[in-house]
Amino acid sequence: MALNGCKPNPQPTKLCDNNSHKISVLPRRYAASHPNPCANMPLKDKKSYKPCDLIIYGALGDLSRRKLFISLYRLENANLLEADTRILGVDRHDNDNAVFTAFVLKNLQEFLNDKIENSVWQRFSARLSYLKIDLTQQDQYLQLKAVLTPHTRVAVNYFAVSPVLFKNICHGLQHAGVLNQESRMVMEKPIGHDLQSCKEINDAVAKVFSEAQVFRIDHYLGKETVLNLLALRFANSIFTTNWDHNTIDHIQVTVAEEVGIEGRFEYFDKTGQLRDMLQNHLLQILTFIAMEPPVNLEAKSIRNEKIKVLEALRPITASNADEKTVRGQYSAGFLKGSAVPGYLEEDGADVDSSTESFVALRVDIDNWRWAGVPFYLRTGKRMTHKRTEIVIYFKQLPHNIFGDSFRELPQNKLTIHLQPNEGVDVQILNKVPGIDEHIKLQKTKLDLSFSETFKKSSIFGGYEKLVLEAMRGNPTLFLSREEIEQAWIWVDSIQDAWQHTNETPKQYQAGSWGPVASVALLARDNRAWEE
Ligand SMILES: NC(=O)C1=CN([C@@H]2O[C@H](COP(=O)(O)OP(=O)(O)OC[C@H]3O[C@@H](n4cnc5c(N)ncnc54)[C@H](OP(=O)(O)O)[C@@H]3O)[C@@H](O)[C@H]2O)C=CC1
Ligand SMILES: O=C1O[C@H](COP(=O)(O)O)[C@@H](O)[C@H](O)[C@H]1O
Repeated sequence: MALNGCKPNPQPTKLCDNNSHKISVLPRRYAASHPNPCANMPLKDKKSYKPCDLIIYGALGDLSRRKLFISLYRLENANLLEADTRILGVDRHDNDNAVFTAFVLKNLQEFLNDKIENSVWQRFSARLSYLKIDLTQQDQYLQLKAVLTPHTRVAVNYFAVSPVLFKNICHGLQHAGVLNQESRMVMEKPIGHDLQSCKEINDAVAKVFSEAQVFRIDHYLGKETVLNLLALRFANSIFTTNWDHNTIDHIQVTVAEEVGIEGRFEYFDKTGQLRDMLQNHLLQILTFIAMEPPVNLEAKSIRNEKIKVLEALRPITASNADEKTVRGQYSAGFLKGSAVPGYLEEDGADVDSSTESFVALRVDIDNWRWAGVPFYLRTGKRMTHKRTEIVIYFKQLPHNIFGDSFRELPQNKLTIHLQPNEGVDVQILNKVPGIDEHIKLQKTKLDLSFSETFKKSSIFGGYEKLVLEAMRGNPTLFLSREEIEQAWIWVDSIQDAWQHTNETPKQYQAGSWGPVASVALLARDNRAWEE
């Protein structure tokens, strides 16, 4: 079977950096409209370039529909897909290429916020094709033999299905003989539901793919502002020298979602917000804030520093879970003026469910840099509005010489807005201009909005960056096995503590900032959430 509309292995264009394993800073565009960046490369490097086949298993599923195809189209629109890249959708439903292509278009129309450009769509749709495989049936993978040619094209196998199928896919691909050392696999989070199941999945995958071939994705690591943490922290002496317990009082990370369960009750109810969001996205953000400077931007250096942070997380156990954690579940409420159902009224809901849709934690990191600096993390569904941000609160000054103007000098705050309205701002106190007898102070903001500063009409989401890096073979922004397992060790302890103390979730109204208990979590330490 030939892939729809794709010429077999046309003129190689580039991919100079297949193995450099560094975060790519410059966008590289394909040669159709730009000079070939490899034009002056030694012949041996040109020879090492191979075009890529991206194979998406679960191509009709939610992740593919809402995230993957949108991201791939946006890469196409930005001329960031190689001219010879092909995209093969695999799922278990009857479709031909035309029906699948129409399905992708319909999803773009529904989920892409921008206009679909005809010329871009023509280029993009020419890359698409579809194959029906029941992923539990080994022999059906043999169909891939007619499509994939591992010796001339690199296969990037994206597992956009439930982890229960990962083992099947690995065996199926092996059985079909379509893998070689250059093949890659991209694995979605959460990997398992605890340390044990995560190890089982990793072990099964390791029988077929070496660790270097495995790309464990966490789409938050592709988000512009998360990556900007590296720049902010390690390219600016003003922050580098003020980033520890001497100057920082505490740190808040909020990942508030407006969405509810979105038809994913069966998955979500078995998972909960702690495993769905905190075990991966929030802990990854935390490691980027807390890690020591890596030696360089190589995958190994960054991963090593992140693991050290995860190892230093103080365990939360049954003895302290009560004062350090809050679980919540939303009840019916209002969002943007419309009534929305409670968690237990969602489609397919189990009315007795005690799964949490909100979690807030006080996290302590037992190392030299962060001694005595709490990190407060919270994430929830159906909250007031979508807001993901990091707020770094600097310490109060030891003495106030402006008593008349400000009884208590407010803390300086550095806010990193991850989404929406990506940017960074710093709250500082300024003198109000004037010749009054007394100096008047006012809170002001040094405000850097990415869209205004960099004149970008739209900023890529996490998936664009990461799918591209997976196709380029750069593992820097993907997670190592050790990192994920370490994160599970810490999260399992919280889950065990909740089970042990029979901790039931506190109710919060949809459209609010979470249960009142989460306010108390900070109030206990004389602090308050950034609202
Ligand atoms: N959805 C999201 O926003 C996110 C999802 N993820 C992860 O991505 C992965 C996929 O999630 P999601 O897209 O939500 O899941 P879905 O269930 O929506 O999609 C999975 C797709 O795989 C198909 N499928 C299931 N069994 C087989 C089979 N035996 N053979 C062939 N195809 C099969 C399903 O078909 P059918 O419909 O017939 O079952 C469906 O089209 C999961 O690991 C999830 O944790 C990670 C981050 C976000
Ligand atoms: O991984 C997941 O992330 C989404 C939130 O992603 P965002 O980029 O929109 O912030 C979340 O809704 C979903 O439950 C979870 O599986």
